[in-house]
This record gives sequence, C-alpha cells and structure tokens, in this order.
Amino acid sequence: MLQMDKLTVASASNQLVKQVSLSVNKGEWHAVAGPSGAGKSLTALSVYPDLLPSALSISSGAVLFQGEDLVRSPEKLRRHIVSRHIAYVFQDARSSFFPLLSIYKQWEDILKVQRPGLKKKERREKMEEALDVVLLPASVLKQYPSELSGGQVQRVALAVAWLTSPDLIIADEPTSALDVLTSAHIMELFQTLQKEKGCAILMISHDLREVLRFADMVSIMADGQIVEAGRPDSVLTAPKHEVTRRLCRSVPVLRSSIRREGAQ
Ligand SMILES: Nc1ncnc2c1ncn2[C@@H]1O[C@H](COP(=O)(O)OP(=O)(O)OP(=O)(O)O)[C@@H](O)[C@H]1O
Repeated sequence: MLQMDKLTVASASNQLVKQVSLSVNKGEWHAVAGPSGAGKSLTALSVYPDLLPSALSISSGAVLFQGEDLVRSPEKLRRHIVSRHIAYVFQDARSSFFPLLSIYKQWEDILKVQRPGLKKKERREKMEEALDVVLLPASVLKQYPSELSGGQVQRVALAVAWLTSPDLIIADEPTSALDVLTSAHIMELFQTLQKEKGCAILMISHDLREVLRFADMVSIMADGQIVEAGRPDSVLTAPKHEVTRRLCRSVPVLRSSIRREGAQ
C-alpha cells in the first residue's frame, strides 16, 4: 500500500532522512521507533510532502501510495489521494482541528466531501456512531476543540478515522501527551480501526512495549537511517544494532527478555 523507496529529506546544508526504504502492507501496523532527532517525524510527514517544513524538501527517492508517486504527482492529485485515503493523527491532535468551528461543523464538511450521498439525518447518525466507538457522548458534536481535554481531542481525531475509513493512518506519537489510562484506551482504538475497518497504520512510537503489543512490523531509525527492521518480537528481543539494544535496555520488561534470549 505504502512504499518509501530510498527517500532522502534534506535542508540546504544537511541530509536529515537518508535513503529510507520502508513499506506498509494493507491492514498492517508498522511502527517506527528510535532516539530523538532520528528522523522519524520527517519520514512520516514525507508521505504528504506538502506537510514538510518549508526549509526542507525531498531531494531523492519516491513515496508510492497504491502505486502513485506522492512526491512527483501534481498537487491536486496528491491532495485528492491523501484526503480520500490517508488520515493523520498527531501528538497534538488539537492542531488538526479548526478552532472556530464546532466538531459537528468540521465533520459535516468532511462527510459532505467524502460521502456526498448521505442525507443530513444519516450524517448525524454516522457522527454519533463514531463518537460512540470512541466512548464519547453525542453532546461533543456541539463543542469546540478548545472545550475538550487532550484525551478527548485525540479520541475525536480517531473518530474521524472511523467516519472516513482511511486505508492508512499515519500517527506521530499519538499518546505521548496523555496519561497512562487514556493512552491505553487510544491504543486499543487504533487496534479496533485496524481490525474492524482494515486500516493500515504507520505509527511513530516511543513506547517499545506498545510496539511489541500492537505492531506487526517495526523499523528502528537512528541518524536519519533505518538501522534495523522486522517483526517486533524478534527485533526487540534479539536486537542486532547497538541503537536498538540501547532502546531495549531502557525498558525493564524488554531488558529481561533480552537476557533470557542471551541465556538460551
Ligand atoms: N525545519 C527544520 N529545519 C532544519 N532541521 C530540521 C527541521 N525539522 C527537523 N529538523 C532536524 O531533522 C532531524 C530529524 O527530525 P525529526 O523531527 O524527524 O526527528 P524525530 O526522530 O521525529 O525526533 P523526536 O523523537 O524528538 O520527535 C533532527 O535533527 C531535527 O533537528
């Protein structure tokens, strides 16, 4: 579904993402982990290159989504593909909403474009169903983004994904600003979207326990490159690269499973 091929993102003076190749299959959960500054966010933003900071650009490589090159296709086509098939969930979900419109108004605009055949009553039913999935009351529709808590806004962002059923969700540390209980609930919602709607997920995650529990594949990045990739249960319990070993050592439950592997 998504294939990055030798992707390089550069500023005027530096290569920040270097020859990254990564693929996400239909319905697959692919996690990207690595130390701060490794290039994870820039890699995720490159799926829709228009989101990259203006000082940066993709200097070489390709990003193919369902065979279409998102780097070189005309902007109109690129925007069409991304708005129909891809959803972004950021760490600060509030920034993805327009502050001056109620949730109802924002969702109405989305549904009018994406499901033009729906009548007003059906749109409302869909919205209420989506809120129900993320355990929020229908009264949220009347509210503005600033009136919701961080966890509620993140749930509303996932409810949008439920409404629009994207083929791919790109999430950049969606739980890092949330408390443990809310984080666990948000991760389960991602899993529901993956299992019930068949969404593929590309998720940047700092929490290797989450990666081990939820992801089908993991890529470890360091210094702009992918240094190790594979199934989480093998990459994280028998890490080969020093960066992966260091990341795993910082998580007690993984540290002990690495020791067990070593003892066998
Ligand atoms: N607008 C920019 N101009 C110049 N350099 C940038 C810009 N944005 C990011 N960088 C640099 O690119 C590198 C990769 O940044 P990126 O945000 O992708 O890292 P990350 O792995 O997501 O880090 P973190 O886990 O801390 O969010 C970093 O060295 C960062 O300083």
